[in-house]
Amino acid sequence: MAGVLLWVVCPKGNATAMLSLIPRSGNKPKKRSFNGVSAVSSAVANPARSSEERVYDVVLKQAALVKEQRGRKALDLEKRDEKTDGVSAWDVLNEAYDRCGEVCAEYAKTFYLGTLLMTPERRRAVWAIYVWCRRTDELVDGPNASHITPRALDRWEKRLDDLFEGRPYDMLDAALSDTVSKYPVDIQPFKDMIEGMRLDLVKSRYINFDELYLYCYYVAGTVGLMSVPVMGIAPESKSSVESVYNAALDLGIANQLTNILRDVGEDARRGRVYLPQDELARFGLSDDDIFRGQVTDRWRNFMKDQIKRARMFFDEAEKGVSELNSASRWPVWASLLLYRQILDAIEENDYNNFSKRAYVGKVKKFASLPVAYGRALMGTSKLI
Ligand SMILES: CC(C)=CCC/C(C)=C/CC/C(C)=C/CC/C(C)=C/[C@@H]1[C@@H](COP(=O)(O)OP(=O)(O)O)[C@]1(C)CC/C=C(\C)CC/C=C(\C)CCC=C(C)C
Ligand SMILES: [Mn+2]
Repeated sequence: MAGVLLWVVCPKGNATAMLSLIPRSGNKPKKRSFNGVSAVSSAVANPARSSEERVYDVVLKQAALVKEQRGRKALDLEKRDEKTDGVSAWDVLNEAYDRCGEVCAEYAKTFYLGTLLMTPERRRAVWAIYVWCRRTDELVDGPNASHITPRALDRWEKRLDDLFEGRPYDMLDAALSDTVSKYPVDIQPFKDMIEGMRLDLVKSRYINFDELYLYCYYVAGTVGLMSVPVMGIAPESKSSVESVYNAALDLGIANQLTNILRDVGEDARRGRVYLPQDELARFGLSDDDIFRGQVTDRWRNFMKDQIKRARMFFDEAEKGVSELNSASRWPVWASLLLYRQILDAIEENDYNNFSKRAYVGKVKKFASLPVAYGRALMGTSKLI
């Protein structure tokens, strides 16, 4: 019966159909300059479109969806509150969202606290997205990761298609199914995250930043694109929707680059090097140096460069946070400030990310929360 109820509570998705109506755009992302050359290095070497340009197409599509949705009314759940065996669809859905909240509170306490400032509707929608992302990551990083095959990811993607069409497979999917029916959330970033997990199964080296950028978009930039339609853009914002999405994308990229820099040693022990091979070579380094795990001056200089680039993405992201709905800003500021401090911690560890985990202590963490709150109170800037 639960299965039937889950089906009933989630109406047909509409975002996918809308996507095909949006023309492809040739718009180019802003050119980032990093040490005098484009931050996406192979864009220079390779006359074909860079990863950044390809990802920007997704940004434009997501922004177009938001524009379509503006002015449309949210679905009226009350109208679907018909009882079956004394249990209403409303009850089941509430329980599903509560479960998402519990998972979120368990795995990401600070972020969970931040979401409590959001409106109840938005908060539970963000939880549903969080839970889907966490489950997707667990497929390749969780206890059963060694059994995960590309076919298992194909099945996970089929489940995603189904939930977007209002046919959730389980309770947690039902919450997301409801969320995507209410907010202009497109399926593409979700599919792209699965693509990132597929990549992780077969790829353990990145020849240049262009390749790494695409990976970071898949596993983390996508989170920004999924979240903005739910968090909402401030009605008083004068910025273009595209620029806000771009900032959200940048926050995901910045977070993932930081993750990568923090986890160099841990990843190396799994045979993985998520650092651009051409940049390592430019600093006279190779995989062997990483497996050896010695902090040398070459390594320090290389790391300084990598940290500089990650900070550049955080700086770009910052410009967009104030354009979000005021109630959504605090958790975003909090996560931005906390994550960025991991880069400071790597520096404090004298760039030893082989055997020392960069960690932001509780005191610093808590000190960031009022700072985040203060920034969240500030009004919108003008991001074009
Ligand atoms: C305009 C503007 C700036 C808007 C804000 C947009 C926004 C909310 C961006 C969120 C960016 C964000 C938190 C990205 C997540 C990056 C991340 C850490 C990805 C991890 C991937 C895989 O990493 P890896 O396996 O190498 O590392 P682990 O050892 O496993 O950590 C992920 C684990 C992918 C899965 C992601 C999540 C579980 C997080 C999902 C989070 C949300 C849906 C909520 C985002 C909202 C806020 C407020 C942070
Ligand atoms: Mn992971």
